[in-house]
Amino acid sequence: MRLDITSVGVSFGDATILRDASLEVRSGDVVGLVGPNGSGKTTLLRTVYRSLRPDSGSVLVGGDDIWTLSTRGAARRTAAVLQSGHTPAGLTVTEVVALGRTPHHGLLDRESTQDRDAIQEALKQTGMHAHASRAYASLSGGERQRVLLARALAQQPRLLVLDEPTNHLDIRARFELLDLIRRTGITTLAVLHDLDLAARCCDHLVVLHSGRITAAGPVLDVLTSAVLRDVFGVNATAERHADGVIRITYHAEPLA
Ligand SMILES: Nc1ncnc2c1ncn2[C@@H]1O[C@H](COP(=O)(O)OP(=O)(O)OP(=O)(O)O)[C@@H](O)[C@H]1O
Repeated sequence: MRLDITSVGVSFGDATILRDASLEVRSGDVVGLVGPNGSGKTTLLRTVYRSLRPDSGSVLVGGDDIWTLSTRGAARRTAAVLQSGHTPAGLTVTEVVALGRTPHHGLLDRESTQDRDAIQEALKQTGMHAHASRAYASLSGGERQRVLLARALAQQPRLLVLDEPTNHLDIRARFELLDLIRRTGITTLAVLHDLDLAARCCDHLVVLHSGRITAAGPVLDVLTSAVLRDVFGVNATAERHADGVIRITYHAEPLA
């Protein structure tokens, strides 16, 4: 399901955080949202999972303005994986993943076979099956991140929005997580700080700089030396190597 953000503007008091931000994520694509600290990435993401209503502009998921959908209808389409730590205490891994089923049934409904199947499938996909009965609070940061992804997958969304999903993950786990997300085939918009990871794993990148989208498109069109210098402040070059992987080389004087 595609995502269309058109001319979104957000201000907090006198401070304009996002100006006229537009981007599209085509159905099935994985798009990385990158930019320096404070550029507005999390704020833009919040407008997509309905945590924040923009002052202007529109956000369409599958062609429908998200604010015309019911809360439950919107939650059936879009799942968000945010930084870990916002999960109710005292739950097991399975119970946390089961929270992802909430948009699919009434508050008092019993868990259906479909719910149980979705939970088991999400636990398997994320490799957390063996930890199903562990206390969520006892997990490592990386394991928690995978459980939060499992909760989002159990929601069976058509759009995934992820805010720095690879925080806490070691290098192999980072690649595995993005690879797993790609394999789900779900349309994804992910805030990523790791430019190398973003360059390897995303179909397109979108660059936010001081609340404006300054570049968007295929990775090598976006990560030019000028963008790396002017937006990220580093002296670097992005190139596709013989093995097909795009890598960023930081030069002897890395700071531009
Ligand atoms: N609720 C709020 N009230 C006031 N200012 C806010 C609020 N939320 C965010 N901001 C400000 O908006 C700007 C953009 O914040 P945002 O979290 O969207 O940036 P970001 O690109 O995700 O940053 P980072 O990479 O550091 O996580 C920051 O200056 C932040 O302080």
